[in-house]
Amino acid sequence: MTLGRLNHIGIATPSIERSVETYRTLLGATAIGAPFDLPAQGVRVCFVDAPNTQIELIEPLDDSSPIAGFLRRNPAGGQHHLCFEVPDIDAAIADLTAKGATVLGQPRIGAHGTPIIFVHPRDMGGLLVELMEQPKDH
Ligand SMILES: CC[C@@H](C(=O)O)C(=O)SCCNC(=O)CCNC(=O)[C@H](O)C(C)(C)COP(=O)(O)OP(=O)(O)OC[C@H]1O[C@@H](n2cnc3c(N)ncnc32)[C@H](O)[C@@H]1OP(=O)(O)O
Ligand SMILES: [Co+2]
Repeated sequence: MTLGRLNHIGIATPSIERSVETYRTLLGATAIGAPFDLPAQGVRVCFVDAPNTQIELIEPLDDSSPIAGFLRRNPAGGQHHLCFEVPDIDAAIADLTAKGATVLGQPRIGAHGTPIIFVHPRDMGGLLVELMEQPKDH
């Protein structure tokens, strides 16, 4: 597989509304999307645009959400994952699996409408990595 561009940095938060206010007032963020739910992923999401990438604020929808587990360990929230684009998600899965990495679950449709997968943090020095298939118009 070939590593593509950094699409977003996932930030877990107990409150998207409070985080948005912090990005707006402390860091001067102006391009802030409307929050939306992704029930299949168990999360509520809001994108804050930076000039070269996006910040993905993620709040759990319920206690079974992966973000709920993260917040139990880190109640104030914090950096949760990095997301890189890849040209072909199935090719990336095959390549990672052949190299002995653990791909978590099956591909799902992510917040940008294309398939995503996650690589277990133990394969990446403690970093949770999301790979998303790059949109066809990239
Ligand atoms: C918004 C939609 C989508 C998008 O389009 O962008 C998203 O980004 S969704 C984001 C949320 N979804 C996910 O994170 C799905 C993938 N995650 C998982 O499958 C699990 O969260 C996990 C990574 C396997 C962790 O499982 P969990 O049961 O929550 O935790 P454990 O207690 O079993 O922890 C195991 C191990 O992993 C460490 N860990 C957990 N989360 C992270 C993290 N975000 N970054 C780094 N390390 C993490 C945890 O500390 C444990 O380590 P050890 O104690 O050393 O075993
Ligand atoms: Co993400």
